[in-house]
Amino acid sequence: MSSASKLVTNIGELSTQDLAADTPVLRDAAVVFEGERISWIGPARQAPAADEVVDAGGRAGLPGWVDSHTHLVFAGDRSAEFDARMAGQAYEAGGIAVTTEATRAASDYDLTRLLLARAAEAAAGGTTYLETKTGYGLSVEEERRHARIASTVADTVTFLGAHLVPDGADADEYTDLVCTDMLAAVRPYVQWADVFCEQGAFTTDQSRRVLQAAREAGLGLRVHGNQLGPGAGVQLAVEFGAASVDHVNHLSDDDVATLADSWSGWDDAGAGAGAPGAGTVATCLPACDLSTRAPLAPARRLLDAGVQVALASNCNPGTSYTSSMNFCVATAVLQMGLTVQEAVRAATYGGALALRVHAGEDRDGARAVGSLAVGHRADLQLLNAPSVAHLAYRPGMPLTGPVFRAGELVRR
Ligand SMILES: N=CN[C@@H](CCC(=O)O)C(=O)O
Ligand SMILES: [Zn+2]
Repeated sequence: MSSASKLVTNIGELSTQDLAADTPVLRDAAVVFEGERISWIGPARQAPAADEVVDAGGRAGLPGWVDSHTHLVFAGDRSAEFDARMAGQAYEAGGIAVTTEATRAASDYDLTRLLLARAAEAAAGGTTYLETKTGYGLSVEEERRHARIASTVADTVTFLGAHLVPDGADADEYTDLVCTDMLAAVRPYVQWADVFCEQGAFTTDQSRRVLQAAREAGLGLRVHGNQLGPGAGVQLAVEFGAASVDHVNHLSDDDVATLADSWSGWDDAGAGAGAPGAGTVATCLPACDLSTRAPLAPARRLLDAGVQVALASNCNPGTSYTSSMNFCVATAVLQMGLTVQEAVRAATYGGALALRVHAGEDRDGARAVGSLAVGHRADLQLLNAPSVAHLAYRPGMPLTGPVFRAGELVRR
């Protein structure tokens, strides 16, 4: 890792997502990296000298995407299931078993290769901080293997042994296994635990047991909730102080109010390291909603109620086989009623908040991501466009330009 300084200058529009800054969007701006950190941000004409100068050519700049919800450890193909869905069949959690079978059959070498290829695709799309989950192993040894492989590639890993009750297993006995031996086996490799609290997956009581055990093991919590229908996911997530509840397609007024309450007293602009009061982020997954023909998550309603929202790709073979955050941002703007800045914010700072890496030192001692401020990790993407509005104004176009991760150029 180089410790040399790098000046990225002539940035036409810099969307910092730093709400503590006087001017979160700067014109004719520059950013200086010292090694893997940002050391200066301001008007280009005032920029200090640096060892290396990069001319952004008037392009727009913004934080790298923080993709806070993916399932990238898998093998096999489910395009036939997708085809059937587009012909009218409903999505069911049982499809997970198809991927579990294929993934169990894949060697470490093949799984790692597949995961690396998917992480590279995400990076090429501007993602600079990547979460991924287990959940296609569903046995102690397989979940451990998937967690270990995931930990060699992703920035942070979530244990999702409670994704589906494997064929032939008793649901309560399997839940006990998740809470004991499986949790212990994955513990060295993961920072988070998750549960699919949904009809056809895990009941409220089973979900509660998983969250309780994971909390006792010192893991951060998140929940797959309210995806296929109304349910207890949101309420459980807030009750357990989960960092996020993901999907959130079917929300009652009470669910929205509970999420909003979890953020009361939160000061966006003053949310430094360890700032108290962070609530449960509602993570919306637009690509998944489209790919399952589900009602779009009510991102506008959530923001209006005062809930912090993240946008993530949910890249997985069943419900959302894309890691394109550009696509998610465009969909959130064009179909979910968000402004461009709200959508960009949800895909950067919102994701960081959902992973609790939005400020200061994170759980593993790394620096903040998801917004551009002095001291934060130097994760900057440039668009082949003069403003971030082009992400929705020119949907589907190849707008991702040079991408820096921890100060290093990872895409030209
Ligand atoms: N909802 C649960 N899990 C995944 C889908 C898993 C699959 O169908 O393979 C999701 O987030 O959409
Ligand atoms: Zn998911």
